[in-house]
Amino acid sequence: MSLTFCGGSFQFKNFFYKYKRGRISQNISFKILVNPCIGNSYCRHKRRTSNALFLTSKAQNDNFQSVQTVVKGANTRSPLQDPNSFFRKLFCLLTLFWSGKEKRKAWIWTFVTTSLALATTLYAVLLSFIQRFFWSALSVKDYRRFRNFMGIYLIAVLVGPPILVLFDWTKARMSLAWRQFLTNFVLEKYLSDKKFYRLTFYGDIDNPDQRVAEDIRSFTDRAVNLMCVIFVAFFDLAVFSVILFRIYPPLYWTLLAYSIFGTTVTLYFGRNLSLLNSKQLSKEADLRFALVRVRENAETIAFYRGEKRELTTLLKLFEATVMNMIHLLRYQRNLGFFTTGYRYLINLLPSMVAAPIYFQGKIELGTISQTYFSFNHVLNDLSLIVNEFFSLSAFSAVVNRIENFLSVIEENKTWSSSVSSAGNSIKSESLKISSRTLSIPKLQVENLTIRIPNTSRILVRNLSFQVTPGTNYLICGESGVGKSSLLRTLAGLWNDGEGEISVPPPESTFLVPQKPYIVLGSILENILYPKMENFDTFSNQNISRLLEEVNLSHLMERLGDMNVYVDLSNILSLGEQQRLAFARLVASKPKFVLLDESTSALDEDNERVMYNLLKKHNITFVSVGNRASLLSYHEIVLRLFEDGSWKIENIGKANQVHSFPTGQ
Ligand SMILES: Nc1ncnc2c1ncn2[C@@H]1O[C@H](COP(=O)(O)OP(=O)(O)OP(=O)(O)O)[C@@H](O)[C@H]1O
Repeated sequence: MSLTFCGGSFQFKNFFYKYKRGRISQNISFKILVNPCIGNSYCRHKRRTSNALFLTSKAQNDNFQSVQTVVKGANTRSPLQDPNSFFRKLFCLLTLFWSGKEKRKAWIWTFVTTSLALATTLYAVLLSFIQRFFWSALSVKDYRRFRNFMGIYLIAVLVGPPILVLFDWTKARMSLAWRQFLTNFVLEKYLSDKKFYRLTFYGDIDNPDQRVAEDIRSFTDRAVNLMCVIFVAFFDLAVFSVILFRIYPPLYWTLLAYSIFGTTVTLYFGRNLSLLNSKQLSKEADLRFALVRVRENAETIAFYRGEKRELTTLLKLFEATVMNMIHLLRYQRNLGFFTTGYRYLINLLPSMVAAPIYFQGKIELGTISQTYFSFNHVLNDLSLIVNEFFSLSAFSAVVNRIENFLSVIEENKTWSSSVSSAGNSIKSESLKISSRTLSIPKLQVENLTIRIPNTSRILVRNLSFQVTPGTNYLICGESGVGKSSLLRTLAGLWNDGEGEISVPPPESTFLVPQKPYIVLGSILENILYPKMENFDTFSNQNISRLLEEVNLSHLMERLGDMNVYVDLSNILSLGEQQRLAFARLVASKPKFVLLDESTSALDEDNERVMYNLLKKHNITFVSVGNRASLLSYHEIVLRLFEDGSWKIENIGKANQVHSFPTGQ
């Protein structure tokens, strides 16, 4: 019996982390699908296709009894042992396209492509008959018949290429349409509910970028090709089997035995190829990622003279890629010895079997030619697995990677589900920090405890405070104590822990990190990010005034046009980037702001300008930082300590206090 667990608890997930697949007793093995997204289309497929289902929101301790079970059916195999496991994953991916919102397009392309595939097979059948009669006319020296068939042969040869070219074009277009659909689908999921952040934060999955950009392309290309190959193979097999069987039945039986032997041997010796292909994809992606990091951090690396260290890392990653490739090539070579020999023997087999009846005069030379033709077709169809094995193993690797990616982005649905709409409170059972959206710019924290994910370390214990409009908080404490984590929690980006947070409406809240995100685009796009639709409402004067307010008016003189595309992350200093982030903040007109060491790269004068700007626009802020100069702009200091305790100190009006309160 195979079991699938559905549930969102992180404890539950951690408990089973080591046992994603395993065995409970001789007849019961299990697979964990920590999946709280009941009702979701992708998961519905997964549940429909599992043999049994455990529905749970929370599993207590190590006790299996606490899990409610809904057993859908009994099967004596676990998904890992079940050879259908791959097909189930494939089925889930295929049905996304054929039953998704673009199903009409999908079916039209499928119809056109398979029709053309059929046309190419019919063309091959036609050609086999023309060849047969052509060669027979030659062998009996019948010139008139020869000339007639020569003409027909010529017409057939002229008609064929357009069909074949159209077939190739349709395959490519169908693959592109499918890729378009799947990429949109995956990207929408990936960029919803902050899943992309979560995947990066927890490192749940390797190289999501490669999965979106490369694996989907490879999947759709291979899927369309295989679909056509399999479709044509079935049709081909039926037609040419009849032809071959009618010519000489023993030839057909020999062929059948030969192909069964070839397929069995290939499957046995090639069983590890899919795993090696999958490993190759991740290793290539790791190397590419490391190269991108070198480019992104070029300045720092050059400053530290870290070339040697980077070279060692890159070569190590490349070495891993090469080693796996050597392994893969060795495997392919050994399998190739068999598959190539297997294919070459095909040239001899029909002659060996059919020659005796030809010499007995029972068949013509043209029939022998058609025997070759039909034999090759039938054998190719029956040897589909042998011929396409390398392609199939690469295909199974990408199916696994995409399916795995989709499972992970689907399973994280609760990431932001704890943040409810105005006035309502939702308490997620897996992630206990519940969040409530208020209609006023006020922030309230009650009994908040924050934990480091997957560990028992508590960063903050039972924290309660409230930030009302005009009361600005400064969070301070030693490095690593949890200041940024607290800010992330307030921003809804960190869910591990418990307690209750009431936050202002999202549209009136803003977060400024220490290293601002610089968009690929113009200054204007950077200032208006992420609300690109605000382009019209901001006049050039508004933007110029904003840049002046953050001491960046020189940028306009330097770049000339605020709409010109520039790589600002390379041009601007970190301090300038931080000031640009303040311009973005003011442009979005929030009422409440979270600042994570957002002025760390600024001199005190610029820092004062930024904080005064916030006050001028009546923005309430909670800052993180340890600089004494920050005290002047805040009314209350929240100090965090290593053991999870905390202290709130009212330091009164601005400029009254110039040193941090100490001790507990
Ligand atoms: N994604 C993560 N996974 C595991 N641990 C994490 C993660 N992010 C942060 N931590 C840990 O949580 C602790 C608090 O980190 P945090 O960034 O909140 O500290 P901080 O007080 O802001 O430090 P600093 O002043 O140096 O920026 C650190 O020990 C850090 O290693």
